[in-house]
Amino acid sequence: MDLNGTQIKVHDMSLRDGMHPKRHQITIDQMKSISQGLDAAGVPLIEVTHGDGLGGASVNYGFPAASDEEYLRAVIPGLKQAKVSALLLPGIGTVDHLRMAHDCGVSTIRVATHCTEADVSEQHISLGRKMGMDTVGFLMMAHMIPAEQLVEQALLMESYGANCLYITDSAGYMLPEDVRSRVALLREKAHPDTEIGFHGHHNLSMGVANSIAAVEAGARRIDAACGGLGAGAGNTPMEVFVAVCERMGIETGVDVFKISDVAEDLVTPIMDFQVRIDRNALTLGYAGVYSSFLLFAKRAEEKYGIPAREILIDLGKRKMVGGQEDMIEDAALTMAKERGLIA
Ligand SMILES: C[C@H](O)CC(=O)C(=O)O
Ligand SMILES: [Mn+2]
Repeated sequence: MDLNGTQIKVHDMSLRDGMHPKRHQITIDQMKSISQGLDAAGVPLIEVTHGDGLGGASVNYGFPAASDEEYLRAVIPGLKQAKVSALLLPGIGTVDHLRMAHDCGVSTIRVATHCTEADVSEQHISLGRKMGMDTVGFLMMAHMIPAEQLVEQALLMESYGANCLYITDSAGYMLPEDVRSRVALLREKAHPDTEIGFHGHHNLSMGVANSIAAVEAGARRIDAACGGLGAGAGNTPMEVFVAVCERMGIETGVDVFKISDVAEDLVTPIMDFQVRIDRNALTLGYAGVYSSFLLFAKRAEEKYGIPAREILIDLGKRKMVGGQEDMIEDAALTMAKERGLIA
């Protein structure tokens, strides 16, 4: 397909999805320097919050190095052209968080639900729209339901006021055809003015290919993370995606060398471990497991002696989804008892 001249908006995830592998400990100074690097490289939209969105600071999800408000107030004034988005999962983030983010200068709010639960997003989507924000409905774990059902859910979000609808491959499970069929059907059924977006994870090394498939099928907003810093094996690596787009004539407005320098000089050095497709991250993609579960499974491995890979397979079989983080330890404990590792 000839995509020469197609304009898309790339959206950086390293400072939000990248909070997962950082256990939400990215410092204010790191947020400032990385966001300013992304801004100078031409990235138009940058997400900043706790990894689990506004209000994520908790025993269940982990306490961050600074509050959402502190991050947002530190980052936004330092940007010349880039805008800032915030993620919000209803049930974790409240309307007060949304108002706070708006007050800090956040211009895009992304209201995220599990792919079958769009109906819980009405209050936050309608408020975002009422406040004049770019308002996105973000359907997570989108591989778990067929395209027709996913589109029904997305259209609910559109009916609440979302001007952009996201198909989110939280598990990095999808293959290009899975992405193409879902995006194409959504593009056909959504209002022509509604934008379509895609958020990928690189657990099967499909982040770039899947994002290109999404663009071919009509998506015009693509999430990617500089240096690939994101949950699991990371998100679609921004610098690679931008380079591929340039080769294909897809216009992102991002400078390939500048974004590669941000990845190399600012993002990679802050990683606590190399974010890559190791056996555990591969299992996420292979078994269709929520990428944010990776560190929880690794911690449970240390505590109970059950390999993280086996815990992840078990979570996949039980079809566990975001919000059930507290069940991971429970699953590991049960496996350890069954294997006689503990009484
Ligand atoms: C809260 C999750 O990290 C949202 C996300 O990025 C995904 O589902 O993928
Ligand atoms: Mn993600």
